[in-house]
Amino acid sequence: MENILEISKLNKSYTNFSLTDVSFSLPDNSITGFIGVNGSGKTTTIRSILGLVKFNSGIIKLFGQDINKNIKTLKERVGVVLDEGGFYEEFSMSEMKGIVAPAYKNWQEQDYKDYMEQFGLNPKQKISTLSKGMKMKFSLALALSHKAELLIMDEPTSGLDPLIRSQMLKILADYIKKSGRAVFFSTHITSDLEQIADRLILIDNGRILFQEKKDTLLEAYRIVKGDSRLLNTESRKLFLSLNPMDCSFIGLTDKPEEIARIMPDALMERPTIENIMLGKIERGDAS
Ligand SMILES: Nc1ncnc2c1ncn2[C@@H]1O[C@H](COP(=O)(O)OP(=O)(O)OP(=O)(O)O)[C@@H](O)[C@H]1O
Repeated sequence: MENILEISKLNKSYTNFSLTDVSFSLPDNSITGFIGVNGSGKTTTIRSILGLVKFNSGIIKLFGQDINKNIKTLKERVGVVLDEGGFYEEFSMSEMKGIVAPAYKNWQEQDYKDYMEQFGLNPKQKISTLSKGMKMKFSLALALSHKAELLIMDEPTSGLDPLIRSQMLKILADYIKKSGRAVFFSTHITSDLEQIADRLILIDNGRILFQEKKDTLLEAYRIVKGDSRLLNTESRKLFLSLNPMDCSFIGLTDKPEEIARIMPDALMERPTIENIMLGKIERGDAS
């Protein structure tokens, strides 16, 4: 089956930053978290996919078609939630919707009304008076009301309280179950992904460090706690990151079997996505 999104060897240079040979793909029926620390290149990648940034080289295909050939038609099939919103502050939500809706051939007025009601938003309220969470919900209502097959969101949960974040994650899960084909969202709040993502892509300093199924990743790595005396030149090589303390250490490994063999008394625990992200970034090795 065709990938929903396919990026190969995307390069984009700014004066002090470059995306270097960024390649990844999104399969059908997937929720993918795009993770990386501040300034790692998440927004630049997302804006390239949406044709908002002119990239230097590479190929981006949406639904099997090159975005450089047909961006307008392809974008109709994508729901977009960007960090800055791009709304006219003086407008009411209803007025803003009046501008956005005609841009989509597939606009579904009833879906929009249902989402506004579900999110507890009053269409007459002025955008300038909305809280950050309300603005995000309004963006999402617009993004989900034109039969988008792919939903792309840049940091949708940042700055939102845990209640709104969890409501939002539920909406995304429902969207994939009912009508969507894929969700791609950037975040540095990795705990949100523990619940919802099937796949994870890590970008650091403009390079992709991994793209992998979440469960495969969480199975492959272990947090190791043990006695510092177990550390020597050879055993240190088994860790992606290592934090030695006075008498003990904590480290992240992708070689749990070898650790179990040479350090049978060490304690091994399942890592969090954040542990893996930080371990990989510390080592900085692209896979
Ligand atoms: N228009 C631009 N001109 C010059 N540099 C830019 C421009 N846009 C982004 N950059 C730089 O590119 C780098 C990556 O920025 P980007 O916004 O893609 O990162 P990010 O991973 O989305 O970060 P954050 O999580 O903080 O939003 C940063 O160093 C940023 O300063």
